[in-house]
Amino acid sequence: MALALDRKEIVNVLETLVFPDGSRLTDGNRIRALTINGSDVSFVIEAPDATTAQSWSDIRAEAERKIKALSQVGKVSVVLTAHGPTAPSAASTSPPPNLKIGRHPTPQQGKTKPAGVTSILAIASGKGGVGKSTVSANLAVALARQGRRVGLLDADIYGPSQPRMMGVSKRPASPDGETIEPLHAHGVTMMSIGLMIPDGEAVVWRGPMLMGAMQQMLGQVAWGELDVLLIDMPPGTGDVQLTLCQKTELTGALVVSTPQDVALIDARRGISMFQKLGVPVLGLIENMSTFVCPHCGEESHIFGHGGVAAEAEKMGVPLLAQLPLALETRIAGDEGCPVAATDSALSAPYAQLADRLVKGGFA
Ligand SMILES: Nc1ncnc2c1ncn2[C@@H]1O[C@H](COP(=O)(O)OP(=O)(O)OP(=O)(O)O)[C@@H](O)[C@H]1O
Repeated sequence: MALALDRKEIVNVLETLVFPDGSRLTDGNRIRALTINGSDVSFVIEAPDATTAQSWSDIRAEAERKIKALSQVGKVSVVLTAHGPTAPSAASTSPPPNLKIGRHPTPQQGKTKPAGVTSILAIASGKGGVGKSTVSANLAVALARQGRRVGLLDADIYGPSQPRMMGVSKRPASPDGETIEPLHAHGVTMMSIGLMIPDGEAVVWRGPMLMGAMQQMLGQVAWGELDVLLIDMPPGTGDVQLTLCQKTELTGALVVSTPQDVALIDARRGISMFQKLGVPVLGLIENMSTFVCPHCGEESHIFGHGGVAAEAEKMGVPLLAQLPLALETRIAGDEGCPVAATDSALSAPYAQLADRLVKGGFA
C-alpha cells in the first residue's frame, strides 16, 4: 500500500525555493491553503501585489515542478494570487480610463460570448442584500484554488461591491483606448463597472445605457482564456438581467436566496425569468442558512429553516449549497480577502460548491 503523502515533505521542498533577495518562498505566510487530497497537492502563493505576482511566475513554476517530482505526488495545482492592488498610488484616486462607458449599445446579432471564455455563469438573486456578491467572490476564489481559470464580472451597476470584496481599487488601464485590461486578485481575473465610473458620480443610466455598458464589459475587457466567467448580477429582474440573458451565451444561472419568505418569493421571480428566457437554472444557493454563535457555538436559524430546500424541490432545481451566516465571512469580505481564500473552516462549503460545478462540467 502506498504511504500517505506527508505535509512536512511538501513544506521541506518549498523551503528550498529562494528569491533573488534571499528570502524563502515559505517566509511571511506566502504559502496559503496547502491541501493534500490523496496524492493531489494544491496550494496558493500569495504575493503582496499584482506586479510582484507577475515577477513570481518562475518560482511558481519551479515549485510546481519540484512538488510533482516527489514520488507519491499525483496532480499539483499552484495558484499565484495578489492580495493588494498593483501600487498604492494607482488606487481609485487616479481617473478611470478615457472610455465612453455607458454609451448606447451597438447593434448585435444573436447571443455572444467573449472569445476564450468557455462557460459563463450568472449569479443572481431576486432580492437585494441576500449575499449574491459574497457568494460570487467566494465562489470565484474557490474555483481558482481548484486550478480553474476564473473571471469575475461585477455587473451590479447600482451597488458594485466586488472591488471592496476582492481588495482591488486600482483603475483598469486601457492602453489603446479601446481594450480594457482586467485586474487580478486572489487568482481571479476581475472587472467591475464600479472601477470605470468616476468617484462620486452616481449612475443614473437608463435601459439603453446600461445595455451598452454591459456590452462593453463583456466585449471590450481583455478576459483572456477562462474556464469560467462569473457574472455578479444586480438584484431583481430589470434591464441588465434581461439584456444579459438575451445577448449573452449564458451557460446557466445560480440563484442566491436566504431562507426568508420575502427573499424566496423574489428568488422564484428570478428563476422564472431565467426559465422564460431559456437560461438553464443550475440551482439555488441558500445563504445565511444557519448562524453559529462565535461565543457559545449554538446554531440558530435566524432567517428560518428549510425554505430554500423546499422551494428548490418545488421548482425542480437542485439546492447546490447551504452557506452559513458568519461574522468571519462578513469581515473577510469587508477586508478584501474572501473567506474562501483563507484556511478557515468556512472556506469548505465554497470549495464544495466549486467542486460540484467543476464536476458538473459548468466551470
Ligand atoms: N454568509 C454570510 N455571512 C456573513 N455575512 C454575510 C454573508 N453573506 C453576505 N453577508 C454580508 O451581508 C451584506 C450583503 O451581502 P452582499 O453585498 O454579498 O449581498 P448582495 O446580495 O450582493 O447585495 P446587493 O443586493 O446590494 O448587491 C454584506 O455586508 C456581506 O458581508
